[in-house]
Amino acid sequence: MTQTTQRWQREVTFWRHARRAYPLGTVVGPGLVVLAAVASFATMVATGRLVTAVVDGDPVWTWLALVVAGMITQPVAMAALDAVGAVHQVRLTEQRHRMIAEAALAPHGIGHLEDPQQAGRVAALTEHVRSAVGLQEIGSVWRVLAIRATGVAALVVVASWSWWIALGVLLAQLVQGHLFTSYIDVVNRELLTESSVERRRARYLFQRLTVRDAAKEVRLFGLTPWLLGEYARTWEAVNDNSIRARRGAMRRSLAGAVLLSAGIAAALAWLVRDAWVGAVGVGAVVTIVQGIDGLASFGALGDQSVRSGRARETELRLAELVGGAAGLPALTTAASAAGRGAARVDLDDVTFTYPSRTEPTLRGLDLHVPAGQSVAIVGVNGVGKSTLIKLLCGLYPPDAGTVRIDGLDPAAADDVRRRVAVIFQEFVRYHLSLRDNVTMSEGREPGAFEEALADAAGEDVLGRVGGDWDTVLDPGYAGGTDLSGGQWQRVALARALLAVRRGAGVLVLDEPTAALDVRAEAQIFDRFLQVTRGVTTVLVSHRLSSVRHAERIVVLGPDGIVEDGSHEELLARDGDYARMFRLQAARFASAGGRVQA
Ligand SMILES: Nc1ncnc2c1ncn2[C@@H]1O[C@H](COP(=O)(O)OP(=O)(O)OP(=O)(O)O)[C@@H](O)[C@H]1O
Repeated sequence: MTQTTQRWQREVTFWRHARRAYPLGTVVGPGLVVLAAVASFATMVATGRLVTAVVDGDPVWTWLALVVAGMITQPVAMAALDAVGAVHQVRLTEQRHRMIAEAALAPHGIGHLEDPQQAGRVAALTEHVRSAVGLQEIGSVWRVLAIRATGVAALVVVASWSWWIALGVLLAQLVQGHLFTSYIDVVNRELLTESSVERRRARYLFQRLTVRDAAKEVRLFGLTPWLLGEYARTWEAVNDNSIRARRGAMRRSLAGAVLLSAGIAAALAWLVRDAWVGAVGVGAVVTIVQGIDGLASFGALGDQSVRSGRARETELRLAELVGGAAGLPALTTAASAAGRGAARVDLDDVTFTYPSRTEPTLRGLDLHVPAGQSVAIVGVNGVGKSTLIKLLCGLYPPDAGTVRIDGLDPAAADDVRRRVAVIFQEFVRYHLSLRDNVTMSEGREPGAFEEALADAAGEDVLGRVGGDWDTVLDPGYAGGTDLSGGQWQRVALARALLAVRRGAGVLVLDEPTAALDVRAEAQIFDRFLQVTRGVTTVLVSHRLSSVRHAERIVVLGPDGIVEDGSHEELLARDGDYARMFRLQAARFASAGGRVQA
């Protein structure tokens, strides 16, 4: 694609996005641009006429009134344009965030977020949009248009004296403007694409110094010098690249500026010559000087050009990001397809390889769970238990074989995936109110979230927030508080139990209780089985004593399922499960606990 085509495409994309964000702004804006230009033209012409009238001793009031009217109207129109720009900026920022979220959320799974290029693009655009908050980018676009429109008046004035000088200065300004914009484009493109992966690393390192979740380790292990040093090295390397990329474009822009200054000097010298020989009068000289100066409207406009160039490049990259995501398999929203009540789970001959790996993590796996059964999945570290769960809820599609919830594919339809409620080991602790942490939706079914928290044995959580469901679970907010690890787990449990009330047919606990002691975990799992009776439940844990009350236990090995049966059946079989159970029981007993076989 040629540079011109790309610029044109960028322009079209920008205005399409701008109109969608604030249709009224794109109507009022041009009106104000024209008003500012007319006012500026009137001021310039009337000033010249006023000077002539004074010199000739003619009446001056009409020209004076026009000068004053123009001088008032122009800044008022610009101020109104700024106000439109401010609203437009708010709307555009909101739309930008929505587009980034759209690209990150589509498609259905999470595999695309592990693609370094895509993750880099999302991170770079997010940062770019965040850093534009408070900057009047779109306001600058309107201002640039108004300034350029004012330039038309200047062009008419200069051309009426000498068309070839007007053309010469105009061309020099356009060339300089183009060279400056090209320089800005290099900077923006570089910020938004080329070094985004390194920038992401630099930002990550720096954020470890400021975010709360890393604060304890950073202090205790004395990581500050190392993090700062790594950050500085990465940041400098990123900027070395960008400075190299910018240097050529900057040199060309400077050369353009020198050429332009020479052109303006020559035009002024010619004007002086004309005045000297009496070809132009004093009033005309005043008007023409203003005109030559006004032609700068077509050139580089400093910060205004920087900000409007940045706005255009951002919209183009956003369109590419969303367009790229749209090319990925879309999900259907066949709301009526998924049923209600306990769901059946079927994995048939499933093979799966993570996008960043070459070896499959799961190979030819078969697992069938009838509706309403409670099943525990156990196995050594890294054997693929969590991977199986991620496939079960459609976060990744399998390479081969099928995953079905009540006969439907959770990786293809949103409502099918919602049939699976999962609490992962690394469940999210939202820094929002307790109510939002449990309900996570607009719907506020009366009493449902209170019951869900009670079912999750969360009485002490309510005690911690003094019965106030609106307490923010982050001490960084006024009146906020933090919860213990166990209390957070109960909040997450309540969230999952609420999902069951809302129609989830499979409930999965993927080791969210690993931080608890054996007895507390066993209690939670037992309670979980009690309150979810009739729902298909899947428990994942290393601790075999915690899952022994599940109706069925599946032992996963590197090549698939190695044992499958109830706790008693597996003990009687005296295989891997029985050996692991006896080993864990012996350790627990030697630590002072008591275990039932
Ligand atoms: N996003 C990922 N990209 C690449 N490899 C991954 C990813 N997530 C997990 N793995 C790898 O896949 C394998 C299975 O991981 P998984 O988390 O499913 O095991 P697990 O049985 O749940 O382990 P644990 O008991 O330690 O939680 C491991 O080798 C792990 O390193």
